[in-house]
Amino acid sequence: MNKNLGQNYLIDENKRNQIISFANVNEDDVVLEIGSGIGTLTIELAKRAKKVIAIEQDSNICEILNQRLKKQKIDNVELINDDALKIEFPKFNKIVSNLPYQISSPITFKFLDYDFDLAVLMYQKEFALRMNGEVGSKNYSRLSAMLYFKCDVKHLTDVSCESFIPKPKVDSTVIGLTPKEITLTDEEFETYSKFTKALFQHKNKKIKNALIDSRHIICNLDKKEIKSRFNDIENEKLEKYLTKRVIVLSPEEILYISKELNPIFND
Ligand SMILES: C[S@@+](CC[C@H](N)C(=O)[O-])C[C@H]1O[C@@H](n2cnc3c(N)ncnc32)[C@H](O)[C@@H]1O
Repeated sequence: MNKNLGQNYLIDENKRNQIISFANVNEDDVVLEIGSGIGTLTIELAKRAKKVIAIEQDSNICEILNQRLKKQKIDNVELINDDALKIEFPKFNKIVSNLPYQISSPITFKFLDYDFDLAVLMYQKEFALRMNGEVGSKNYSRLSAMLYFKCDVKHLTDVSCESFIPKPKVDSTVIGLTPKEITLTDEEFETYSKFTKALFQHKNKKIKNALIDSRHIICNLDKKEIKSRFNDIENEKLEKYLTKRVIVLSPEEILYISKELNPIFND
């Protein structure tokens, strides 16, 4: 077992079946699975889908899965022995995975660069709560704000740590992600991402102070220059937002701020 790879294997058949039924997998689906392990999900997915693309970093585990697939005469699994963060994914339309939790954040953002219909993903419970954090709550985070414009995030079910072997220290949650209609241009989303990153570095501060303290993320101006540009703002709505705390600002309000301030800080 490689402790750094998050190798906790699902042994609860009911939960496994529930995850697969949430994804409603059928013979037209090409399913991407990250961290297939010894195939608990892979084999059941392959019985229902047109094809499964399974990516597993550990070559010893891949060997075990290959043997199991051969023994069960399953020939619609493309098993890729690699780091899922480093490779280009082949074409797929659904994602079903019990993710390695140490890559939760980068792999979720990587998924968002691809076109897909639905993802059913297991995360550490605390991470899942932050994906769906309500504005103003303690779980409202950069992650929730970033996901807001990209996909609907739905809590599907919780999974106890007892459902895995070896038993992890944390509980898990299965989340459904459905991509949203695109409403922002790539450029608008890039600016929004930059401001979201800067603001959530200081989520309990007022917007103006948070932006001054994280100015290196959005521009190269010094503190004095930033303050003087803030003083020149003649937009009542924007001025009102600037005195609010980051944590109470909705994604739409952050978007508004990013669109208004970007030209002021980057000319
Ligand atoms: C939580 S286990 C899930 C295994 C299996 N799907 C299950 O439900 O029992 C995560 C798996 O991801 C693999 N893994 C860890 N990091 C990875 C990465 N960067 N790319 C691909 N696989 C990875 C681990 O070796 C492990 O087998």
